[in-house]
Amino acid sequence: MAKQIEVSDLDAYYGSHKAIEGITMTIEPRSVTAFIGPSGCGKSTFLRTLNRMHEVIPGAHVDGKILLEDQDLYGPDIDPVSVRRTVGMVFQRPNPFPTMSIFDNVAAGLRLNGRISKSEAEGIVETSLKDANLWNEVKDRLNKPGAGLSGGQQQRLCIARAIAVSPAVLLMDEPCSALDPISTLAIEDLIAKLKNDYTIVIVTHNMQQAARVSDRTAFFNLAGQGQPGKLVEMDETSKIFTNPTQKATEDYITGRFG
Ligand SMILES: Nc1ncnc2c1ncn2[C@@H]1O[C@H](COP(=O)(O)OP(=O)(O)OP(=O)(O)O)[C@@H](O)[C@H]1O
Repeated sequence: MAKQIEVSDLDAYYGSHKAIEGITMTIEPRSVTAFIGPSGCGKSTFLRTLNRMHEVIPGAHVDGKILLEDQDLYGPDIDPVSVRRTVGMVFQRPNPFPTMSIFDNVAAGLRLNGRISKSEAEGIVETSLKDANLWNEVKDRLNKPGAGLSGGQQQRLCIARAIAVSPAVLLMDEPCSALDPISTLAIEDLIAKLKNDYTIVIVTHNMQQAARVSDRTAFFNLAGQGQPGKLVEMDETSKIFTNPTQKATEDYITGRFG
């Protein structure tokens, strides 16, 4: 079930380097939120703080608060592994387990969650592949390796794997940057469908893509090299792209920098 994310005054560090500073925002459920901004402004770093992947890097840590509905993601009793299950992630390059079958790729997360029966697994794999708009292309070769699929199909397989464990949120870090235009449109169509059930956050360098797929857009910027990235403004996507409040946003979306 989709959940709201409430971020308050969040800083993220790599060792002593502060990569992002003072981020406060609300991410709405059942909608797509896009993060845009120039290279190095901290979009991916911020995305990874939302499912506690940031701290996996040695020396990395976070200050501030993130609530998923009423659950404090950085609270003392919270298991980061269970956070990553509730807040799923899809990466830039499709990363199916290459030697595993298509079926096992989708079932992989389910099995980590505990023992389930074969028929239960079959049901969830089929539903997840259908939801990821991939079922018709793979239903006759579920036992073939995931690596045998095209790049776009592999990315949809990774999305099926992510949704198989019923997350509340799906984080996508430039999910189309390694894909051709047709596969990109297939993923964008899929995002539009999935937003009915999930909270979706997407980092993208492609502003047309942000305009096409997202309901709300957050623009991040940094004052200079070595400075932390900050949220400049966040609003309805149509407003950000037609009538932003901040000059830096306007300069960025009109291609004056970045
Ligand atoms: N693993 C890491 N270790 C140390 N510093 C890092 C690491 N990853 C990112 N950074 C630094 O954090 C800052 C933000 O990087 P991040 O990748 O989050 O930006 P971004 O906006 O996603 O960039 P891009 O659009 O180029 O992907 C940069 O200064 C970067 O060098």
